[in-house]
Amino acid sequence: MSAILEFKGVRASYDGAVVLDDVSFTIEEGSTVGLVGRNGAGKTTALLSVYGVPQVTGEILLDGTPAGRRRHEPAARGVSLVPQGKRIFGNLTVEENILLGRASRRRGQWSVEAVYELFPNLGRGAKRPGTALSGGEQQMLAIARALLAEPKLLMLDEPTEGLAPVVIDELTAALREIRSRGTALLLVEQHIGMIRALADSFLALRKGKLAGSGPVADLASREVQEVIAL
Ligand SMILES: Nc1ncnc2c1ncn2[C@@H]1O[C@H](COP(=O)(O)OP(=O)(O)OP(=O)(O)O)[C@@H](O)[C@H]1O
Repeated sequence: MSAILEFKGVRASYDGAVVLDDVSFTIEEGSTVGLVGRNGAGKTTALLSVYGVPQVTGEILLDGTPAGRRRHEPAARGVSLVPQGKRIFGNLTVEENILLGRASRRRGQWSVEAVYELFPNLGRGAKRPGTALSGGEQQMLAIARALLAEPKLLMLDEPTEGLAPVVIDELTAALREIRSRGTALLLVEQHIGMIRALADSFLALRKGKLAGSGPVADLASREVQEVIAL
């Protein structure tokens, strides 16, 4: 296996305030990793560090070479992000929102038809405005858009936020399908059930430091529970 994403001694700060400190981890091709931690632990910042949004020192490698500082570069190199809050464009249709993902297109398996197969509701609502969809459908739209860039690694920030349990189940099944097609997932989630259902391993952040990692079965240990308890 080879590493798609590697953090080596990463420190991230906003205007001098350090939010991540000496964080190192590796995401291997085809793996699913849950990133957990309390509110404010630095999970979103870890994802945004790949894009150089906070000030970053240390090394971030994509496929073994430095990530660089251009915002479009991760997508062009096989890493896509489904951001918290989804960022759907209400003045564009569902299909136009999806097609935005093609901007950084690499060769691969995800066509508009393929994402409609995965998310049939999006196909049925293709001509509706993006914001006419339910919260769950908007999350699916954000994932569909990210898939069009053909990621080797899909990073998702709190995809279950605000969704009903039945919709979370649907989303979990879709992510399982995406994973089974060889895409690695880095999943930031407060909903530990989803991480247990999908991830091979976890990383736990506490106050900006990596406080634990291991196979997903260890999420139940008391030590880890203390790190991630809300
Ligand atoms: N743009 C920013 N400018 C300054 N500080 C920020 C910025 N974004 C986040 N922070 C701070 O960085 C810290 C980590 O935030 P981050 O959003 O990465 O945490 P998180 O683990 O994702 O939490 P949550 O679950 O609440 O989203 C917090 O103290 C937050 O206030």
